[in-house]
Amino acid sequence: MPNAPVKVAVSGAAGQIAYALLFRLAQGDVFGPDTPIDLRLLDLPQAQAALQGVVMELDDCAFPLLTSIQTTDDPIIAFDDIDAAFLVGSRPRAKGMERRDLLAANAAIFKTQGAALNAVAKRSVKVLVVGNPANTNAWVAIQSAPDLPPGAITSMIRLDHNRAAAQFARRAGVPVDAVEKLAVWGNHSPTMFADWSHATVEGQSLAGLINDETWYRDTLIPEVARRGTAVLEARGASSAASAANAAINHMRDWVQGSNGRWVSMGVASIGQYDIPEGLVCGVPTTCRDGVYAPVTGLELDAFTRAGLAASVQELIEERDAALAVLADA
Ligand SMILES: NC(=O)c1ccc[n+]([C@@H]2O[C@H](COP(=O)([O-])OP(=O)(O)OC[C@H]3O[C@@H](n4cnc5c(N)ncnc54)[C@H](O)[C@@H]3O)[C@@H](O)[C@H]2O)c1
Ligand SMILES: O=C(O)C[C@H](O)C(=O)O
Repeated sequence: MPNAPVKVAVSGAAGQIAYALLFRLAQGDVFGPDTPIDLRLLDLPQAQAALQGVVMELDDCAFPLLTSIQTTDDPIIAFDDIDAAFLVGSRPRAKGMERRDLLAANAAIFKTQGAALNAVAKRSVKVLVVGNPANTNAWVAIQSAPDLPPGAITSMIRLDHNRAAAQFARRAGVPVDAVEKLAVWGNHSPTMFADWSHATVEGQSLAGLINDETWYRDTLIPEVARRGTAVLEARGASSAASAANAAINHMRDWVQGSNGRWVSMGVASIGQYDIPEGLVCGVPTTCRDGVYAPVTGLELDAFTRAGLAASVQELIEERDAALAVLADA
């Protein structure tokens, strides 16, 4: 007998990431081939016409697992009794907009959506925030959802993790799956820190295998950190298919388990590694039985500690700016 359908909300559902995400979701790439899906598609009123086109295309795929599709511009309707949410929709940076303006616009969105999750989502809901600034948006949503269990709301740093894994594997001349215990720390921004210090290939040190510290520090770290900008410049639009793929990887591993592999997730800090408690920060985790657990007790070398501290400082500043906006509201 098939499983009961999962109810899954996607915000920003008429946007370009969602266009790469929804079809894979409906195909079973997150919840598996035996779990039907009820989709809730949330977007702004002015995007509802375009959203109907996406619904037509989903219908036209005749996905056996897709049992229903509901479209709405109301988060309370979208999040009612949901099992999972991909919060992709956010306010993009407009010309002349300061970072603070962007934070303010998004803090308002994620305050509303966090409160709606708090009011109507299942208590076991798993939420992934993709919309930028993803870590701080997730932090705002958590503040507005005090009745959800700690750990219900996470942010995406998996794209940076996948970017780093691909570059490391290519440099080492090994399949990407062979790279294990890779960690991406910090903010999903150019301050994020790709850490190879614990990474292995078939039990051997990845750093030892590549044996080029200068390449790691001067090429790998900045290239991964600036990859989003490079894609934006080349495509004329920000990464979409790779972002959707990372969102699917994040949620699939959270739901189905990571089989002992480390996967980087933006999660509310439990105070380890000098990351202030509650700050939503990229850390290595493992996932099992529907629960993620940050990897604890790692020895961080001075270079990694400094990289992480710089990204944490940026996150503290973003959090404080969002806090000021919420206090003014
Ligand atoms: N965390 C990551 O790794 C990562 C990677 C790539 C992109 N992003 C971010 O993801 C976001 C979406 O990117 P995209 O390329 O799909 O953008 P897009 O502009 O194509 O789509 C965004 C959609 O969100 C909708 N939207 C805006 N405000 C909303 C709200 N309050 N409620 C519901 N829907 C709303 C818009 O109408 C639009 O349809 C951006 O913030 C982008 O910077 C994050
Ligand atoms: O949308 C962006 O600013 C870039 C995006 O977050 C990315 O990492 O590709």
